[in-house]
Parts: sequence; C-alpha cells; structure tokens
Amino acid sequence: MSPAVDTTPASSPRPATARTRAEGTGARPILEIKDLAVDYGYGENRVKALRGVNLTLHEGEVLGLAGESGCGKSTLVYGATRLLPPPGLISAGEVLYHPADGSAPIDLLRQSDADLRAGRWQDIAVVFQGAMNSLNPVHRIGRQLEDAIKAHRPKSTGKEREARSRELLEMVGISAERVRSYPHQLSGGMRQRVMIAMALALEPRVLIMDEPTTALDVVMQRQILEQVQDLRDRLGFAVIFITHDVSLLVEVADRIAIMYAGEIVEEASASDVYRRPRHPYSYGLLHSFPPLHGPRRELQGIPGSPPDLQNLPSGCPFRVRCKHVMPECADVHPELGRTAFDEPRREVACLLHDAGHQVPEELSV
Ligand SMILES: Nc1ncnc2c1ncn2[C@@H]1O[C@H](COP(=O)(O)OP(=O)(O)OP(=O)(O)O)[C@@H](O)[C@H]1O
Repeated sequence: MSPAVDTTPASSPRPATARTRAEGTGARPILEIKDLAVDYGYGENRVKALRGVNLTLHEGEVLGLAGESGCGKSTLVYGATRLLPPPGLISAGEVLYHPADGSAPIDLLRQSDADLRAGRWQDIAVVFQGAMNSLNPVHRIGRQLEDAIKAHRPKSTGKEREARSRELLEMVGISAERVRSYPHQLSGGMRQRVMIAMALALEPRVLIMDEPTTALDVVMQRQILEQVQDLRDRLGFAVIFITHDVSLLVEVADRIAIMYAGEIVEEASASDVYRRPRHPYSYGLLHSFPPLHGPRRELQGIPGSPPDLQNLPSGCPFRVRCKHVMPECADVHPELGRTAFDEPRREVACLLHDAGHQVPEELSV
C-alpha cells in the first residue's frame, strides 16, 4: 500500500493554469497505456467507448479499475491487450510493455500478431469475465491445464505438464487430485480458481482479471481475492483488477482508477480513494456499496444513469448527475490533474479542484 498522504489543503492557492500531473509511485512501470481511444463501429453510429485514457501499471502492483457498468473498464483492458471483440476498434494511442530484461518497451498495439500471441499469456494473462463457465465440460481439469501449457510450451513433456498442473491447482488452494475432476464436479469458486491457475501457468508478469468474482458469494469472493494477493506477494506479478464494486477493490488494490463514460476521473492509492474521494463520482460510487469492513456508511447511490456515449453532454460528462455542478462544467471538459490539496500521487478530472473554487466539504476531508 502507498503511504498515507497528507491531505491538508495547500496553503497557497494553485495557479489558474492547467493542473500538473500526479507523480508516479516510484516502482518501475510494466505497462503504460497512453491516450488510448476505442470506438465500437464506424461512421456516424460509432460509439466512442474510450476517449484518450492514460494509465500506468507498475511492477508488483494491484491496480483496481472501478466504475458503473458500461463505463469502459473491459474496453480499456481488452483494447490494451488487443483482445477487443468486433466491432471494437482502437482509434488512437499506444500501450508500452516494459520487458523483464530491461530492454526497450514494446508497443503492443503495433506488435505483429505472432509476437503478440506468444507474449500474451507468457507476459500478460487475462482471466475473462465469466471465465469459470468457459471450461470445457467434457474434459478433465488436468487435461485442460495441460493443453494450455502445451500450447505455449510445446517442448515440455507430458510428465512435466502433469506435474505443473498439479502444482498450479495446489497453488490456488485446490487439491492436486482434482486434476481428475470434470468441471461440473467443482463448485463455482473452484472453477474460478482453476481459471486463475490457468492464467498463472506460464508465470506472467501481468495478470488482468475482469470481474473475477462477481458471480460468487461474498465469502468465496474474499477467499479468492486473498489468494490472489498471496500469490502476488509470492510470485511478484502485477494485477489489473476490474470490478464495479469499489468496496471490494479497496480490500485488494494498491491503487484505484475510477472510470466514468470512457474516461478515468480519479486515480489514487486505494486508501485515499476509500477514505477521501475527491471526485463527486468516486464519492457517489463509494456510497453506493456497503463497505466490507469498518463503520457502516449511509448508502446514497447516484441519481440518474451514465450518459449515452453517442450523445455525450458538453463539458464534464458527469455534470448532469453531479450535485456540485457549476455553470462552467457545461463548457469545459475537465482533464486529469492534481487536486486542490497537497497530494502528489492523486489525479482528479474535476473543475472543483481548479484554483478559485471552494471544494465541497465531503470532498475535502
Ligand atoms: N459490442 C459493442 N458494440 C457497441 N458498443 C459496445 C460494445 N461493447 C461495448 N460497447 C460500448 O462500450 C461501452 C463500454 O463497455 P464496457 O463493456 O467496456 O464497459 P464496462 O465498464 O466493462 O461494463 P461492465 O461492467 O458491464 O462489463 C458501453 O457503454 C457500450 O456503449
């Protein structure tokens, strides 16, 4: 976790110029998403699902992506890994992957298909939304794990693959004997663990998990998340973890990026987002879910629903739902930048943090 940040308001007001960007965490970047834009479809009917998103994942970090359904979380990670289903199309940006050997970063968006396929599982592995239902019902678990290993390590022997499959199952808390089970003989939580084991088979440096526990009960969700954290501590991979439940994210993530209408509107350490949200949308999102721990919060929800991406309002996309809306929010599109407080590692896209404005009390604790 990042150290707690001093949130004392800066004594001198910030200059009226554009806000500066937040400083990095100090760890080396492993994946840098730069100005990524994704459209679905062409021409007049195209949906601008992602509009110039910047996000950096650092080595060994758990980065959480949160936001309501349809805000672009999946589009961001599938765009960044070139796994977008049609009619998704990357219209701009670059995604720099920093290899383990320290050689020059590779732009995944411009890599050849063959190189991308080779690296995708080995360097960056993805556990898809609803993954646990994608196990083949007619094959034993062990066979499916072994097939996955064989696809990327064709020179490995059958014995090696079997041993690795057993080891992988134990790694995610399932008895090695389960290699002989069929998917229907496992609970939902166990099937999800198998998918995580499969993703970890080639020791990736980045693990992307899209709503990995949504279909599971709360106890099982917790167990799996603890397991992922434990594996991260032992194996050192970095994680991008997607969920619409920001309370859950606070439990597992080091940093959190909150998305709204295809953009990131706040990015900070998990504890800062949880204790001191600075964007009105982050505040609303946090107060829409019961916290897993700590004192109870009054659940307020957010009035209205996310905007139609084909017909975005002018200025700030959140303004029509924002209780702190100001006249200029209709004219100026807010960019991510430093807050009105002395917080070098937080970025917020909200005009309330520009010089000359009074930040509402609930966003300035
Ligand atoms: N196949 C598609 N065709 C057209 N538009 C799409 C398609 N898939 C996604 N979109 C658009 O992209 C937006 C972002 O979708 P995305 O699935 O990335 O959101 P999300 O935040 O991951 O949502 P969820 O939590 O429901 O998975 C949606 O609001 C939708 O308008």
